[in-house]
Amino acid sequence: MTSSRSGGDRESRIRDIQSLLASNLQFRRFRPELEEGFIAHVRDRAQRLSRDSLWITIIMYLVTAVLGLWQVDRFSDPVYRDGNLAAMAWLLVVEGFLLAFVLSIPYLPGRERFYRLYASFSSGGAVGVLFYGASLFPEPYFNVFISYVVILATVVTYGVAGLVTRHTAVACLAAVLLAIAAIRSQGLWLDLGYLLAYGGLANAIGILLSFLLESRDRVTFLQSQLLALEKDRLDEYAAEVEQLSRQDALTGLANRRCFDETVTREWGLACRRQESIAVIFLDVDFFKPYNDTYGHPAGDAVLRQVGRALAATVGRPADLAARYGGEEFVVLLPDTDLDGAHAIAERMAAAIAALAIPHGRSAVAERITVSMGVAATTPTPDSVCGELIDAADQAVYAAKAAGRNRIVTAA
Ligand SMILES: Nc1nc2c(ncn2[C@@H]2O[C@H](COP(=O)(O)OP(=O)(O)OP(=O)(O)O)[C@@H](O)[C@H]2O)c(=O)[nH]1
Repeated sequence: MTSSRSGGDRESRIRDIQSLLASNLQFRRFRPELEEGFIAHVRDRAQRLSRDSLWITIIMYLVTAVLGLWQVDRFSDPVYRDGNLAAMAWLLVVEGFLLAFVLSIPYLPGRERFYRLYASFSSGGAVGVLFYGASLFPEPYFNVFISYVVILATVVTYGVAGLVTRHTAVACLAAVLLAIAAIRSQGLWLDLGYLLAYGGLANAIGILLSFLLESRDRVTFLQSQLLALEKDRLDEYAAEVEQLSRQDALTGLANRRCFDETVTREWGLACRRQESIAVIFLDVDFFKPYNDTYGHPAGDAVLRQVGRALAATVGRPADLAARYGGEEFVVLLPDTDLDGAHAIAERMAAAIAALAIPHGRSAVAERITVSMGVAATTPTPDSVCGELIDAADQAVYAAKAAGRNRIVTAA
């Protein structure tokens, strides 16, 4: 029940994804459940990137810091040198702090819940602070230089923030506006047109690139989801085929193949533990005349009823009732001695008698009866399970020869 429901759910998800892929609208938002999965996928990739590039990012930051300070020191007009150095130092410290925050996101507690907030704060913060920094230098040359860095950093931020485009855009544009407000409120170097132009350009390029990447990512994400769902479907089919290959189609009991595998395994276990193992063979009496009289479908129904009765009689998890072929059944009873197996055989005979299936052509009763052969042994390393099965089989022949409708125990 559960499996068919989840199977139905999976099939509808497969259809949904296939139609999304065919519709060529992958860059649109998915429906909520899929969108959640996509956002998690983007986040996981960014966090892997952040983890994998931890040391290289720290080294690059330190190299940039040293080069930046050296450049300001070397190329500053002496009049502005101290102010320029102070601005650069401020910028490096604040950006360094934000970078440390970004790199620590994968290790922060509760990051699942607050990831979007963390990532928006650090992405927007990095862009906004740099933007603000581009007005901080007393010497305009450095402000212009930093504004080029802002364009570069903004574009990179759109690529690595680990957010979908719309979230990065909100964070970065809000940060730029806040930075402009801060610049204006402090009366710093400001050409509003220039700031808006390069801030706008940086974000426009970032949004475009991020949008193109996101469209491709959405397709890749859908394909990976489809693959996972199809693999799940194949696994389920394989499990069903495996189950069917071990089941008798008519009675639903284990089939001969399953019995052969199980008896070999249980024989080995019984040998190791030095426990007795028992087998009951069971053959429906006068079944050919039954078929001839009542027809094959009625004969099939009898086999199904007998199978159900046998399955209901054996109780332990390791017991196995199987259809051996035709109108023959076999029951495997691990950790059972001859007396115990005989008692179970009697219960089976009683259960089949209780079915009270009329059989007008039986020479021994007016209902369906069975002949049973019971054998049990404690295996030794040089014995084989075929001997036990043969013994039970011979006992069935003996039961038939002795008049049917009885249980014979192997000597
Ligand atoms: N309806 C039905 N009959 C089957 C099936 N498999 C085997 N049989 C029939 O079972 C009958 C077995 O006949 P026999 O081996 O002579 O055994 P019997 O008539 O029960 O005679 P005894 O075992 O000596 O009592 C044959 O007629 C088979 O066709 C099955 O799946 N369905």
